[in-house]
Amino acid sequence: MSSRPIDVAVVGGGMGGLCAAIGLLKHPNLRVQIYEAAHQFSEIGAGVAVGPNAQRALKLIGDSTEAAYLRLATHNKWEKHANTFFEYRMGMGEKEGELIVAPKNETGQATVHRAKFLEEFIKLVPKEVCHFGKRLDRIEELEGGRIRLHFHDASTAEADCVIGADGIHSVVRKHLLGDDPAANAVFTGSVAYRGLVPMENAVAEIGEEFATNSFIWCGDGASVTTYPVDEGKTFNIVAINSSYEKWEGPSVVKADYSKIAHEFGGWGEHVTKIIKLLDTDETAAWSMWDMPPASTYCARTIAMIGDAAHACLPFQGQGAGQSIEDAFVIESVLGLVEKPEELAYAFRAYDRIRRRRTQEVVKTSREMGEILALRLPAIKNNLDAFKENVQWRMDWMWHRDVDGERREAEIVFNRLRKGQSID
Ligand SMILES: Cc1cc2nc3c(=O)[nH]c(=O)nc-3n(C[C@H](O)[C@H](O)[C@H](O)COP(=O)(O)OP(=O)(O)OC[C@H]3O[C@@H](n4cnc5c(N)ncnc54)[C@H](O)[C@@H]3O)c2cc1C
Repeated sequence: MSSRPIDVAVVGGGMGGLCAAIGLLKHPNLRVQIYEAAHQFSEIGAGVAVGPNAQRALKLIGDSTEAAYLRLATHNKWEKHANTFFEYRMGMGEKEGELIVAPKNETGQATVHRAKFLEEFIKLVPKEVCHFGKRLDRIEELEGGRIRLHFHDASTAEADCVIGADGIHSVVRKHLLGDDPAANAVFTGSVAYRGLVPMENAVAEIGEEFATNSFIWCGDGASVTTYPVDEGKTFNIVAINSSYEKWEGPSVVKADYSKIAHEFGGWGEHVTKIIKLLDTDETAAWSMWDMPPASTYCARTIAMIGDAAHACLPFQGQGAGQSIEDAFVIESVLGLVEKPEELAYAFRAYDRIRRRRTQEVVKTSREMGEILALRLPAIKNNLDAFKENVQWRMDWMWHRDVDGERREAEIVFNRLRKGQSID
């Protein structure tokens, strides 16, 4: 055992970074610091769906992270929708309103208000380990193995290892991948219009069943997702147009309602009513990017997790969930490290176990966008094929044994530590 704790720097305090830090704090062999670019930890007010796989990972990280989720989880209101994730329905054309599929799982839909969720995590991290206004500019690998982080405010910090949880424009990823084109996220052709509406307005417009339970409306080249958040006080809308060829300028901008109304002009009555609810000053347009597959998530004593490693489209509700799964596996395996020389083994074990699954999620999330937009060549308007496909792909996502992944990572780590092959 090392005579001093091992210093772990977590760069980025979003859901992935904070969950990793909370997990790392459990291990007496580790000393954690979080470096966040913003002046405080923050998230937007929108909702985020937390699948059963992410719920299990939150429980495994600790009772406190599970309790945070349980305090905030909002479910479908009506008994008949209790175990349903979303009802997928046709949003336009002759089959408008037709139910395509309603995949179910043990908890049904579970959403949380992002900003409130993050607030709960912040309470679990001591203030003295959080450093704000620390935008990482570059990483220097020092002789002897320590890492020096250089921040935009000209300050520096040192650590034995770094976990990059710095999101879609990750500096840590660029350090790890260098000139590889996979170092940068790519525009996916989808733009999401996101809005939050007081629940009473939504009920008045579309009725209680559609406002207080989760639905996805599918149509030519686009989809519209709605669900309740914030204990049912708010109606969350994500209308995604998947027909953009390019995107220029800032990745998130204030939305122009006339443009949204034009883009969703040919949809049926129900979706038209939802789109009308986006006619507020608060609606934002988010260009949607994802990460090409990286050849590795780590090198030596530097690793990346969450969106930095594998940002994906939101069509399967899995980006944050995958960040939380990563956080659990990486904190668990780092908990086994006894001396700085073993850090690289822990990161290789994390990479070995997590890379394949998360890259598959990126790929299938793109496919799911195509399915919802009725464009996946093998499915298009064949609603039976749509149903069958969505059913199994969500089961694959939800039923992953993340504690099994932790055990596998520990096996890989122990083999590397003993000098044994993992190939
Ligand atoms: C429209 C939409 C809907 C979505 N819906 C869902 C859903 O329902 N379910 C789901 O699971 N996922 C969903 N996602 C995906 C989810 O939001 C992300 O996958 C998740 O937030 C990623 O968390 P993260 O911690 O990895 O990254 P982020 O949340 O991006 O956090 C990165 C943090 O790093 C900080 N940072 C960035 N650069 C630096 C730097 N250089 N130095 C220091 N700090 C830095 C940032 O300020 C930020 O705090 C959705 C995404 C979108 C766009």
